[in-house]
Amino acid sequence: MKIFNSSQIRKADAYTIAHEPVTELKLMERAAEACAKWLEDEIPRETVFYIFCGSGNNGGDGLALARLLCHNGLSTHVFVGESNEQASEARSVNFQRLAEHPEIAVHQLEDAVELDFEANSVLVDALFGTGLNREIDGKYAELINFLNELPFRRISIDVPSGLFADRLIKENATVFTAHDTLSFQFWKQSFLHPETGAFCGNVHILDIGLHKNFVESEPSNRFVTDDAVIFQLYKPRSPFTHKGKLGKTRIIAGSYGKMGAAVLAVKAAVHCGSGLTVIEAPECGNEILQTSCPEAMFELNGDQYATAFLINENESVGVGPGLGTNPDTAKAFLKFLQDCTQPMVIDADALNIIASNPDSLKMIPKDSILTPHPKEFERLFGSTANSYERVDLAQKMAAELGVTIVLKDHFTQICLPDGSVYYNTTGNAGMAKGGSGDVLLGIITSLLAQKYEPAQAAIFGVWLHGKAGDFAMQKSSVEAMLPTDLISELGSVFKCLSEKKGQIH
Ligand SMILES: NC(=O)C1=CN([C@@H]2O[C@H](COP(=O)(O)OP(=O)(O)OC[C@H]3O[C@@H](n4cnc5c(N)ncnc54)[C@H](OP(=O)(O)O)[C@@H]3O)[C@@H](O)[C@H]2O)[C@@H](O)CC1
Ligand SMILES: [K+]
Repeated sequence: MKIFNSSQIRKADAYTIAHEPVTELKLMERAAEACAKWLEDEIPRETVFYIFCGSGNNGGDGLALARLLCHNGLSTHVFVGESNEQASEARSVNFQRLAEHPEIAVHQLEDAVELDFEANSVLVDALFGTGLNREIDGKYAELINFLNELPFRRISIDVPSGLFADRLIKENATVFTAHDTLSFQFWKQSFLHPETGAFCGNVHILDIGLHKNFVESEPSNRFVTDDAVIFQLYKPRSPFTHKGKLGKTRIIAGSYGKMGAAVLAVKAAVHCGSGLTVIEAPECGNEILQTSCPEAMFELNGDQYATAFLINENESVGVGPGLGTNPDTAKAFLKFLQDCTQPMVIDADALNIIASNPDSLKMIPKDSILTPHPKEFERLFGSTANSYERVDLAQKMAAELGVTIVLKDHFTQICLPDGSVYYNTTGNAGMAKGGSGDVLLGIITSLLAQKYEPAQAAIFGVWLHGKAGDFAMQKSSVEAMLPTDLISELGSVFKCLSEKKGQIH
């Protein structure tokens, strides 16, 4: 799914109105119907809805929603400001149509502070959407601050009021803090970055039928990895295949005291479908690795830490977890980096060694995949003021170096050599635990061995990793789930994928 900025969203709106064609009023009705359906499906019927409507079309959506909810027998209050007369025609019509339902209580926005809210209230924010053009202050800020303190579920229509769709907000800016955001048609960039996404709660993208021609032809180099992308990428296994056709994965990982990282990476590679898997590690890991993952072959690269790296043709290499940064390991790794021509997956200590030897950045084989967390990214490419600047820098460096950079985050960003960025939306806070990154390296390297193109392996691998994490969380909790649980759930994720793919084709 493409990510559009505010002005592109406005263009999508106008294009749909002109070319479907459909009136602005009808499009607003579709948006309100989508919200009403979601609310009726998800929120208990005995709820009392308090809908706060601004002076633009976001407010118009709120007014139409109030009418639809009331029409379906739900108890509804509406709050409006004084500037109703300046509104768009669609919003004005929806304001007038409130009269069809005299049972809707209409209040002034400033009266909210005096009101006795019912115990079973839900607050709906239709104050500002993609048309927000400055920070919120004055009476709107007072209202939003008041609503944020009330002990009720808060739901935003399209965008939490106070957030811009496509840029950062000032620290301490006033924003409606939603538990859920019902947004139209597209993810907005601000939902996907920690500084702004934290205001959105759970994001639900509602299809309001914006024109396909516009969506297809309007350029964007930012995407969200959605199910359509994944179904296209996933290659089901042929029944006539054999292990020789499913690639050879080499995981180079582990040192004394950090052999767990190697275990996790190699197990993940095996569980992700690699035909043959080799773990290259120092002697101290031999017994641990052969016992914990008998499916993988062991090859030696040192005693307590790696001192020499083996180069083999026709293998996909994932290097870094638990490797350590001993000077002998660093020297051997830099030589390996120079001699290798095949794309590889690089993580953890291997990234730290590169960061300490900045000249080595240009030795990274083209199409390799780097998987830094924010601190590793900073060591490699320098510090940035915020996550928006970080993704811009990652996008630039990926294109410059001809590599894929997987910038680990709540919504991990996969920056491809062609300058595009894919945001991943699977995964959860339970994965913020030592070992998760080792699992990711194993998954991506395994996909690379199975002849997924590097960019595909990165996009699909990050999605799989997050999805397995979501399955693990359902069985456990964000606190207790382990990276090991995530490996165990890879099977269920593939099962779902192959069943769904089978239904489509
Ligand atoms: N995209 C689509 O396809 C569809 C979009 N739809 C909906 O339309 C929404 C976009 O509507 P929109 O463009 O009318 O803008 P919106 O967010 O309501 O606010 C603009 C108003 O707010 C004001 N204002 C701005 N900042 C302010 C501030 N800080 N403090 C105070 N005032 C401020 C500004 O007035 P100004 O003072 O700048 O003249 C203006 O009056 C979109 O989010 C979605 O909900 C659906 O109906 C159908 C399909
Ligand atoms: K809103």
